[in-house]
Amino acid sequence: VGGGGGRYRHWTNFMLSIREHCKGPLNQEKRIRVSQPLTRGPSAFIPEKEVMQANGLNERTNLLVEEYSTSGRLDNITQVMSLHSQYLESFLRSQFYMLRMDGPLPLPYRHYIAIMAAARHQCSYLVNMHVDEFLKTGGIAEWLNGLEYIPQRLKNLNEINKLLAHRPWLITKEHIQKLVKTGENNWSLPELVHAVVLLAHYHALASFVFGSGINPERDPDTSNGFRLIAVNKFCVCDLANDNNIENASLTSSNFGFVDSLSELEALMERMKRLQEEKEEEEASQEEMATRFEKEKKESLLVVTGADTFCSSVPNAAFDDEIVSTSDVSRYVEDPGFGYKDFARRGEEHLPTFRAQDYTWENHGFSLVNRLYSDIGHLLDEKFRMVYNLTYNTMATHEGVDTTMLRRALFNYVHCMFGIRYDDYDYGEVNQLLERSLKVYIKTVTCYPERTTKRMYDSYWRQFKHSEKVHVNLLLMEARMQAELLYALRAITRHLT
Ligand SMILES: CC(C)C[C@H](N)C(=O)O
Repeated sequence: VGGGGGRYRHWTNFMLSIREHCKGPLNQEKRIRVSQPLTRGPSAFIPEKEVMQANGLNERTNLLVEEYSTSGRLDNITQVMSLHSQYLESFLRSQFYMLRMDGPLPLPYRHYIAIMAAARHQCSYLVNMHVDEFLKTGGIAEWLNGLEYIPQRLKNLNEINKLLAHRPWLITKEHIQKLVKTGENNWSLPELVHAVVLLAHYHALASFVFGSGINPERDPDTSNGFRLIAVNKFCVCDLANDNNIENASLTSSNFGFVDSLSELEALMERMKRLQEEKEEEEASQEEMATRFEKEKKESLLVVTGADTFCSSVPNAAFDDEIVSTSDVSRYVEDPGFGYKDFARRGEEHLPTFRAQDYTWENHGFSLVNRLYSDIGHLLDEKFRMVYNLTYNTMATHEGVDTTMLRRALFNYVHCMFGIRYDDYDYGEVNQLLERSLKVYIKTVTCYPERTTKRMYDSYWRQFKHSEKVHVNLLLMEARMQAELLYALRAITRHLT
């Protein structure tokens, strides 16, 4: 069992598990729908033909793959990303640089670090991919047995990997000091920066993989004995599309029960109004600060998959297939550590990071570039690319200035990590991002492994798939930048 083909082999058991789990009737029609799920093609969320149409026209993508792909093939991530080929180029170029070009770390190390990062989100897709690359670049096979088998030096990255992935605001200069000053197992600063860039890149990419429903590769090379089973952790309820599990936060929006068309019109109307208001009067500094704090606090309360989507169950449904195969947990230390569940406990405070005190442009960029030359330029180019990417469309409407909406998406991610831009009015986030979109954003960014097709489908129902992929690009890059900002700030503090 391995690729997508094996996924539904134990069909009867699978259906039984669903039945048991959902405790609801499964009629024939549903059965057919599930047995032909949208799982062929590169994404389980996007019809194959939508991705293929873009690819077919896209010779550029093939050239890019030839030049920058490490595996030498057009993998599913690349296919889905090729819906935005301009961006794809920046992405592949920086990824190629951190994996293949001259740099502080040996090649197999780079892939092992990618594995450790992806494993934090149980992203078997990325883990599998880098297990292959690790071996191909001369990595020691024994390390693939898990974290106990790797050198202490690499093990020392566990802590920063965990914090970066889930609570980057906790990273201090002491963490950095510990890594660079542990005698024989120490990390040089350039090595550490290389590792941090890789970690942040793969955490963020895991968000993209789950957020876009990336499928396992069709013809996985199963020749090495280390391939893990590639089952994305979709909730079986969700796959079955069984509506007996209702989720209030996804079915109602800020606008009440309106059809998706008027949802779109309402959103555009809001954008227009906000634009006009902006020209009229500006909110005071205090008011702006209050709006940020309010949004930050509320983002902590946004309920994600864990509470409404029985996220712990999907594994059980695939138990049959999982027996006798290994899983990604061998690459994870302290698996219980996640994005702070503020909603439940609330005792820990998410501190505010004032972006103007440590910006990517003025601080992060130059530090990273100094310690690991040129990566700063590549990342900078990618951040700019995604931040400015627009087709001036909103679903079927053309010639629309979507700057506000794209800013709101990007800044909301930073807001969830406590990062505040003092010249940005977070009232816009509140106005423009409806509840189901916030649920999606929080899940994809903080708990990507809990993303379901239902969450993906439930927001912006009028929008094109390519636009939802565009959203994922924004979320991914915002997350990566947030992680880098915290890590680089700690490194700067260590240096001064
Ligand atoms: C994410 C989307 C709202 C982006 C929009 N389609 C644009 O071209 O700007």
